[in-house]
Amino acid sequence: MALLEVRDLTKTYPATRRGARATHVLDGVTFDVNRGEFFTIVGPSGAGKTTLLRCISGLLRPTEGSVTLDGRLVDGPPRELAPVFQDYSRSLYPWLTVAKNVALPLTSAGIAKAEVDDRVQHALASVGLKGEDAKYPWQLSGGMQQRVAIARALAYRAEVLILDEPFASVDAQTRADLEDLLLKVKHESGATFLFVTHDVDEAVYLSDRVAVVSKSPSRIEKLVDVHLPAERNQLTTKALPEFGELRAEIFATIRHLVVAKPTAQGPEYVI
Ligand SMILES: Nc1ncnc2c1ncn2[C@@H]1O[C@H](COP(=O)(O)OP(=O)(O)OP(=O)(O)O)[C@@H](O)[C@H]1O
Repeated sequence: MALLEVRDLTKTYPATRRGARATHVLDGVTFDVNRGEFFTIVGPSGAGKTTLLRCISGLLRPTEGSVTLDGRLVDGPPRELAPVFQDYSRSLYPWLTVAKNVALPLTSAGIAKAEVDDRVQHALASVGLKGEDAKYPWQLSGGMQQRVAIARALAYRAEVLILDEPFASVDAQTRADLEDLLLKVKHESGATFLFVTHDVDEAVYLSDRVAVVSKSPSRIEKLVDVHLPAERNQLTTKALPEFGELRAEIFATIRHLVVAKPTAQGPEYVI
């Protein structure tokens, strides 16, 4: 049985004022995520990817359809899921140290102090932040802050990490480092990942499977199996012919879906 089962998920946001129209965002989204899998969703801007993640995380009630986690219906935020968002500055508390930010969900869950300290130190070491525990988030770079958010999910021993464009606000080199960090974390923790990105190379590099969603109201347009060697490397993996083929397949699917903006140099595709 799949760990996460998403069935016929439909979401319509009601009109917020008189005369306005309701927004039909998800239209029967169905897919499974297997235990230990890295599953990525790519699709055009505004397709409803964040809405989909919020429904799966139990933060938003779908209009129709269901999400089950390990056979149990999700009808509120389950303890096994840990969301990591793009905006790290809003997901960390600036008045708490790094260690206290990572510890917060553990202390809230009533875990004993000695175990909390142990898990926090372990999680910080595994994201490369050993010795940074007494700093405050605002004393760290964007990439380091995102590492703290990942450490928090790890310390909590979340079964599924849900990441919504987590690296969209960092520079290219930091992004590559954080991608490799996620692969290491996946290897060491055995956790399951549900990831959203606009970046097709990032999707292929990280994933076991990629789902391409259509424009809103979105459905799953295509599921692509990524049969690349499990051991991945920014240089050698991306140079493999299979990497280029997968990239081209996903781009072709997205291009078919996106609106082409005419420019002097030809159409520019808005993903
Ligand atoms: N709370 C809300 N109320 C009404 N409409 C909403 C709400 N949240 C999102 N929407 C609308 O739903 C649509 C999908 O938004 P969503 O943020 O889920 O898409 P997305 O694929 O994550 O976008 P992007 O890739 O640009 O981040 C958009 O048209 C958005 O305006």
